[in-house]
Amino acid sequence: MHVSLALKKRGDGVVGLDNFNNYYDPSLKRARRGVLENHGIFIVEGDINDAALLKKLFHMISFTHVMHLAAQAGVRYAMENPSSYVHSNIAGLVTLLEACKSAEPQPAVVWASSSSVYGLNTKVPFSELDRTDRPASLYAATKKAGEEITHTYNHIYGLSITGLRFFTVYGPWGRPDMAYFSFTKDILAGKPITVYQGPKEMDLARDFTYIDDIVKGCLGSLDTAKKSTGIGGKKKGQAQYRIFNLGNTSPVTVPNLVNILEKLLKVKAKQHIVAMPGNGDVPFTHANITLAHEEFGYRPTTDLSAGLKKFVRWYLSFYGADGVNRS
Ligand SMILES: NC(=O)c1ccc[n+]([C@@H]2O[C@H](COP(=O)([O-])OP(=O)(O)OC[C@H]3O[C@@H](n4cnc5c(N)ncnc54)[C@H](O)[C@@H]3O)[C@@H](O)[C@H]2O)c1
Ligand SMILES: O=C(O)[C@H]1O[C@H](OP(=O)(O)OP(=O)(O)OC[C@H]2O[C@@H](n3ccc(=O)[nH]c3=O)[C@H](O)[C@@H]2O)[C@H](O)[C@@H](O)[C@H]1O
Repeated sequence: MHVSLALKKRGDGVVGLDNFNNYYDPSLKRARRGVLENHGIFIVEGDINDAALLKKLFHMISFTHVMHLAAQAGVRYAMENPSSYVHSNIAGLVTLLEACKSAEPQPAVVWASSSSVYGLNTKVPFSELDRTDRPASLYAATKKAGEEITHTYNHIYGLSITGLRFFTVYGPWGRPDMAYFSFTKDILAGKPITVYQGPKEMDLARDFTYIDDIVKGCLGSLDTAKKSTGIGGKKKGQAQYRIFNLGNTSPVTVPNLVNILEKLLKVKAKQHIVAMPGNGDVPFTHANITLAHEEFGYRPTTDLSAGLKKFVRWYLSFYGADGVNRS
């Protein structure tokens, strides 16, 4: 939603595609759709696995770029519903790349990978050339698979591909399954929250990245994506294949995240502190963003307190303190 709005605001044409699945409250997704439609952005309701639909769309519109953000997200849910990750993040990705490869002209593809591909690495900050062969969750494994799959489409068909490894993105209109969002809801409702700890009671930490910074990185990478040289451009195999970290470079522990929320919400959290349950989590993330800075000037500017302040303002206007969706 945020990337589409930013593109539209600067004058680009945008068409969206989403299947509005019920992984989390579809009414939030439909409210986001309302915002986009109010800004003149047309949204198609459909699945990226629907090859016929994609073919029709690519036939109707000569897309210059595809910003592929659709996915089954969430690290821990992969233990409950593994096939949804294969459906959206692997099969869906291949269906989309097949459509892009056959399009005339071929669009440049920018897509969301994930910081989770760094898996069990302990050397921080994570750099793009570090190992990514030890995923800790099926979600991470499907994002890693996506990086390999996109590489083959670049190599064989000359598709121009940029993968962006986002680091725990948060902000207004975000995902209710993520900790910052569910903690806000539960703290306001007076319900206990569960805070995970690593081995030896170590606090977990994340390089939380504010949505507006991610949007700048998305647009920067779109604008520096070279045209494909494949079927459309006739010169197979010479297009760009790039991967960038988009993080914030200043990790914050989960207890600190809770402290900031308590101050903003003016409510003390009831906390259950438990050992990390071995459900796909990694203890910490930290991005080296030198490459994205050098290539398209990526420089995040929002720290967690400032970003959460904007999130809480949005949350209270959208849900109210009682957590009821008023859209
Ligand atoms: N939010 C984060 O912290 C984070 C971190 C790293 C990577 N990512 C990646 O960034 C991208 C965007 O994530 P987000 O947090 O904005 O999530 P989001 O839930 O807001 O957006 C994903 C959208 O994809 C749609 N979708 C899922 N499967 C689909 C399918 N098969 N066909 C069509 N639509 C489908 C969903 O309905 C949803 O609206 C995802 O690829 C995610 O894996 C997110
Ligand atoms: O950068 C990514 O690649 C990923 O970012 C995000 O994953 P995570 O960093 O795991 O975010 P999130 O669930 O908010 O947990 C944050 C912290 O709170 C801790 N956490 C979580 C839940 C809880 O009940 N208690 C708790 O302590 C938890 O242990 C963790 O330390 C995206 O969801 C995911 O789609 C993926 O793309």
